[in-house]
Amino acid sequence: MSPPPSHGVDLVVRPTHRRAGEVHVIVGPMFAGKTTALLRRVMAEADTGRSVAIIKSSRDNRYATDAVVTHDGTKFPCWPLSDLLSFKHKFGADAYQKLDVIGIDEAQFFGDLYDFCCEAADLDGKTVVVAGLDGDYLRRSFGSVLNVIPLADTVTKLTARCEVCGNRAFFTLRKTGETQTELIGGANVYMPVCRQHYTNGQGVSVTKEATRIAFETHVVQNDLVLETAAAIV
Ligand SMILES: Nc1ncnc2c1ncn2[C@@H]1O[C@H](COP(=O)(O)OP(=O)(O)O)[C@@H](O)[C@H]1O
Ligand SMILES: Cc1cn([C@H]2C[C@H](O)[C@@H](COP(=O)(O)O)O2)c(=O)[nH]c1=O
Repeated sequence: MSPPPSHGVDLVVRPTHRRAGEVHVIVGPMFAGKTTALLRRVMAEADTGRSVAIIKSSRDNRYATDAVVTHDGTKFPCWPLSDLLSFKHKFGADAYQKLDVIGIDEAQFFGDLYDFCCEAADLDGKTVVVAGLDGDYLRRSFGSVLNVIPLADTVTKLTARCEVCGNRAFFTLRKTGETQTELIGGANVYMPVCRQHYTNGQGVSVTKEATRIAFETHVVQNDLVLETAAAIV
């Protein structure tokens, strides 16, 4: 029997894969063990004979450029990339076809996370394990991490220990006054905190910010007063 006419639609024939794809998402604040969980998951897949690769954002060069490294020093070689959709080409089409599992660390830094997960899991039959921050230091949605939840088979939110009181920490507090969303750093810049100490900690920053604004306004006002006074004299 001949295949049905395509009516002008290009039919892309993809190789049938042994298994259906999967997407697993691991989120949480910094120091919650996201990278540890990602490595554990990917290594467990490798132990069953599946072929694995890990990608991390090339922006995060804190501990190594070509390895995923946890805060307590466990390492695994990885592909440092600025975007995900170039992975297939860089990895090589043949090697990609044989690949079963793709781990993605620092997922908040990849703008093409959603498209990559769709293609890798839905079309190419890969198991994709995504680890990243769900929220930034202001507890706003970070990058595209939350966008892939509707694509996921499983979602795991991990917690850390609050550095102030030792209770469960859900949030990441920035200890410095920098206000840009992306700021690479570790324990020198960030700490995991519970709700109470996030609110208190933000209170400190908010107070600092209010003081700064008040100070600047005061300086501007003083300058205006001085200028006005100069104009009068
Ligand atoms: N406040 C902290 N400062 C530095 N290291 C920490 C802190 N809290 C926990 N850790 C260590 O970090 C490990 C988790 O590291 P990692 O898996 O890289 O976390 P994540 O990827 O979520 O940031 C913990 O097992 C612990 O040893
Ligand atoms: C909260 C927050 C974090 N970052 C950066 C800091 C680190 O380089 C990574 C997170 O690493 P981890 O593996 O989860 O420890 O993200 C940022 O740029 N902006 C933020 O608000």
